[in-house]
Amino acid sequence: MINVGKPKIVIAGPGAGKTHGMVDEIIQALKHLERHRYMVVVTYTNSATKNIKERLGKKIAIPPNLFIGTIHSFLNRFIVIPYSSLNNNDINGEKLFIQCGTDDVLNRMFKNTGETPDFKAKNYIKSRLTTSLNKDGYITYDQTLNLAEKSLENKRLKEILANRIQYLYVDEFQDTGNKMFGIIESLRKEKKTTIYCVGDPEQYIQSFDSSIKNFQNIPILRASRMNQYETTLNKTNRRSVKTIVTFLNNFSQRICEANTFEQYCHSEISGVPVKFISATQNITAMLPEFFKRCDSNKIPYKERGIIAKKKDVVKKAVAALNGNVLTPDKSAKISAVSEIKDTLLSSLGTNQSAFCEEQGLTPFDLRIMAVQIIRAIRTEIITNENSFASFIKDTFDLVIKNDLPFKIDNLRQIIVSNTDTEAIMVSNIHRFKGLELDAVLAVAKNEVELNLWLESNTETRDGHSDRATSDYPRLGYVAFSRARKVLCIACLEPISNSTKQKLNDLGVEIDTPTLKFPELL
Ligand SMILES: Nc1ncnc2c1ncn2[C@@H]1O[C@H](COP(=O)(O)OP(=O)(O)OP(=O)(O)O)[C@@H](O)[C@H]1O
Repeated sequence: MINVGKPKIVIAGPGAGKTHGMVDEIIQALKHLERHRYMVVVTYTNSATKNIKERLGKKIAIPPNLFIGTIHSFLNRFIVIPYSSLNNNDINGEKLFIQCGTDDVLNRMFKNTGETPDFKAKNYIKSRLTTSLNKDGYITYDQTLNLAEKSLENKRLKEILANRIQYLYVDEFQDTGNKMFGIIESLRKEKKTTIYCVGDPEQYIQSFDSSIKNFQNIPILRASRMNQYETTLNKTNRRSVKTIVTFLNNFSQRICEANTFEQYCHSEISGVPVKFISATQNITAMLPEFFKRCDSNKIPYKERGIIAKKKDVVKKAVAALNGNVLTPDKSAKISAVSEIKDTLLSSLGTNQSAFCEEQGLTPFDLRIMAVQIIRAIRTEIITNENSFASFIKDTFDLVIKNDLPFKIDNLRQIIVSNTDTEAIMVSNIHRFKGLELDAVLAVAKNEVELNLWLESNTETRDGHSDRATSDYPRLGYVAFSRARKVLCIACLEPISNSTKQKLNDLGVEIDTPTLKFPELL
């Protein structure tokens, strides 16, 4: 049997070329990919999937046995759909994925009753609800990992999976949780899959859960301490200009084998200083200063972006730009029809084969229905769940079962495209991971959030374990490190002198507001 060697882990800071290097590795390995086996490339977001497909697509024709997708789509396709019902009578043979978590279904159940069950009761109901949804073939988003993990308790299935997957590449490995790491470990132990993972612990932006209570236990750090993995460290930043790399190095003081994670800047360009925009009233007030800096650095609109953690800040940015925005995965249109089709079927409480048989339709008819729904969302005939229901009734004479919630907004994100030349990118930090732009404006919602972003002491960063905000110190780092040439930071709340001092200490330039009547904005 061929010895696949130890799995490789490349640990490197932002812009080091981890994804770039992984794409090169993939291209080399494709020459050896056997026709009956798969190469799997796992990413963490749809935007990262799109990014890798684009990078690869520029260099090669993507073969049919190269799968590139999010962790959920990988697990669904390779484990949950084919195998999860085999040794588990609780799972229906025919499965339908729905775009929500079990909690969403639960909240919907209690929304109208006014009841608020306690934690214990809620967990009990949740487990019964999960069982009954699974029995009907509905797999909620949060069930994928559990079902995949359970399936792989079966030794034979582990062998089948390892035989099927010749290569496994994992991008953003720092965000791999314990369950996915368990699956990678299963494949490693079978010794039939070549495994290659890249990541940056400093960009770990999942909140700690009950299985990961402390930063040192995140799988990327555990794996890098294991002899069974071959770990390499890369310390170059090929993305950003000197001022930005110097700023980022304030947050890269982690010690690793008598070394820090501080980066060398590959670029010869020194760049303009990182700037704090003092306007706090709203995002509209921040834009002139940001755009001025972009204009003087000749940065085109499509290379400008506003990034924030909080949903409401992202919404404010969209409003400030009159909706004239780009989103990281807007061109993930390829899957829009199937996403809408799945939503339609789950809202009707059925699956494709039963629906087609009942209605005397073909799967192609179903696709046409999905396209009609897409048009209605685009033209804003469908704007919420109610107008979705009326549209389905009026157009197809079908009645939706309203017990499974879904978000029209999510569907709209997938299908709406914007081609305006002055549109700029607006995104939350999670969706922008792994991507880059010439100019970034990172907006904190308040001073507390800003201070967590600016925390430079590694121990304090790691020790910040408040459940809701444990990832905040690293979120700032992810946002800041997306910028190639211009980085601006702002906060929607006035900041105190001590925060100003902190910005000063980090080498950030603070502007004096240039607007005469900012309150009129
Ligand atoms: N060997 C290389 N030659 C030329 N350009 C490179 C090379 N490696 C990386 N780059 C460029 O540097 C930039 C950063 O690379 P990449 O996105 O792969 O970094 P990364 O380590 O994955 O970053 P992050 O962790 O922030 O997502 C990209 O624009 C990429 O094209």
